[in-house]
Amino acid sequence: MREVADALAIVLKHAKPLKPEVTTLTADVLGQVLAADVVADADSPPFSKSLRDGFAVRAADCASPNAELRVIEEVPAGKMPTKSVGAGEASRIFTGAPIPDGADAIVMQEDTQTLEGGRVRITDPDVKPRQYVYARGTEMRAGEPVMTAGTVINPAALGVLANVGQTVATVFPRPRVGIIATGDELVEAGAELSAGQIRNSNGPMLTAQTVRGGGFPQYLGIAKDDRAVTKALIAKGLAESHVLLIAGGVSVGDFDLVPNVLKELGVSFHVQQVRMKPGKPLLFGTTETGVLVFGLPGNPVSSFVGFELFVRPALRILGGHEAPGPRKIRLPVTEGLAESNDRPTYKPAQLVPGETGWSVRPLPNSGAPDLAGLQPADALLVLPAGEARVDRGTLMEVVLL
Ligand SMILES: Nc1nc2c(c(=O)[nH]1)N[C@H]1C(S)=C(S)[C@@H](COP(=O)(O)OP(=O)(O)OC[C@H]3O[C@@H](n4cnc5c(N)ncnc54)[C@H](O)[C@@H]3O)O[C@H]1N2
Ligand code: MOO
Repeated sequence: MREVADALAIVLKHAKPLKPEVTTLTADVLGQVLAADVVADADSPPFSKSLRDGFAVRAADCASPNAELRVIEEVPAGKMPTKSVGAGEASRIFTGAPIPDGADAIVMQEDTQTLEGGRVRITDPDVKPRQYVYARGTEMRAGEPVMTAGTVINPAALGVLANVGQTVATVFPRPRVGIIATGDELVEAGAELSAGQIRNSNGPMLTAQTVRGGGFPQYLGIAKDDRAVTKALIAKGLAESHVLLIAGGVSVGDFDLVPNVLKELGVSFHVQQVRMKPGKPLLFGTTETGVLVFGLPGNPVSSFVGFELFVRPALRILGGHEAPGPRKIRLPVTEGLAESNDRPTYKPAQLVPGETGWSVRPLPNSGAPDLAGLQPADALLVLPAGEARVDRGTLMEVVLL
C-alpha cells in the first residue's frame, strides 16, 4: 500500500504534457495553457491617448491661475486630430482619443469653464506635464513578448490576445478522458429503479470533475459485471483516451473484474492501494502507448476524492500546467474534532469567510457512499492517521477543490 504523496509522485512521473496544437481562440480555451510566447504585433496603445474627457493643453500655458485658452478643434475617440496645439490653444478631447501634437497634458472637463467665443478657462490649479496622458506603448511594445509559454489562459489573457490581433494560439490540448462506470446494480438517471438497483452517480460526477479539471470527457457508459462486455468497453476507452477512468469493480470481490481485465489488455500497474480514507482500493496503471488508467473505488465519495488527489493533478500536467496541485493551504477549523482513523482521512469540508480570514468547517458525512453529504464541499480537510484530537481554531491542512 502506498502513501498518498508517494502514489501522487508515481502518477506524475508517468504524466507528460500533450503535443501542443494551434486552436481558434474562443472562451472555450479558458484554463488551457499557452505553449508558445505571444508577441505584440504593435505598440499598445498604438497612439498616445487621453485618459479623461476634457481638454488637451500645453501644461506650461496653464501655469498662471485661471488661464484662458482658445479651443481649436474637437477630437473624439476613433478620429485623428487635424491640428497641433500651439501656445494659448487647447483641443476639446474625449477619453480614448489620440492626443494632438503640441499638447502634453489633459485637463479634466470638471476642472474647466467653457467661455463665450470658443474659449475655455482652466481652473485646475496644478496642471502637470503628461497628466491623464496614456503614452503610446505603455502597455506593450511591438515585437516584445506579452505572455510567455506556460501562461494559463484566463479571461484577461483572451483580451490581451485579441489586442495583439490573434485569432488562434498554440496551446496544450485538453486531455481526452474516457469514463466508465461498472456494476450490474447501476442504472442511469432516467431509469426507474428495480429491486437491488441504484442510480449511476459516478458517471455524471466524474464527467463534471473532468471538465472542472481541464479535461475533455467522453462518457462511455456502464459496464455490466460481465467479463466480455467490460473488456470491450475498456478496450474502446484505452484506444480513444489519454486518460481512462473506471469507477467501481476495483476491490477484491468476486465481481470486481476490472484489475484482471486491465492486465489482459496490457495495462501495467504502478499503484494498487493507497493509505487514505476513503478510496483505499485505488488503482493506477499505464499502457505501452502511455494511456494513464485510473481504477477509482466505486463508492461515490471515494471516487470523488481519488479524482481530486490523483486524476486532477495528472490532467494538469497533460494540459501543460507547471504546478500539478492539488492546491493545499492551512486553515483554522471552526469546531473541535475527536476521531480515530487507521488511514489519513479526507473529510468533505466548507471554507467559511470570517472577519479575520477564512476557516474550514468539516461537513457531516456518513461515509464513502454519502455523496449528498459531500455535495456542498469546496474543500477536503486532511486528518492524519491515528487518534486525532483537534481543538477549535487549530490550523489544519486543507485541499481546495
Ligand atoms: N473485503 C473487502 N471489501 C471491500 C474492501 C476491501 O478492502 N476488502 N474495500 C472497500 C472499499 S474501501 C471500497 S471504496 C469499495 C470499493 O469497491 P469497488 O471499487 O470494487 O466498487 P464496487 O464494489 O463496484 O462498489 C462499491 C459501492 O459503490 C457503489 N457504486 C459503484 N459504482 C457506482 C456508481 N457509478 N454510482 C453510484 N454508486 C456506485 C456500489 O453500488 C457499491 O455500493 O469496496 C469495499 N469493499
Ligand atoms: O475507502 Mo472505501 O473508499 O472506504 O469506501
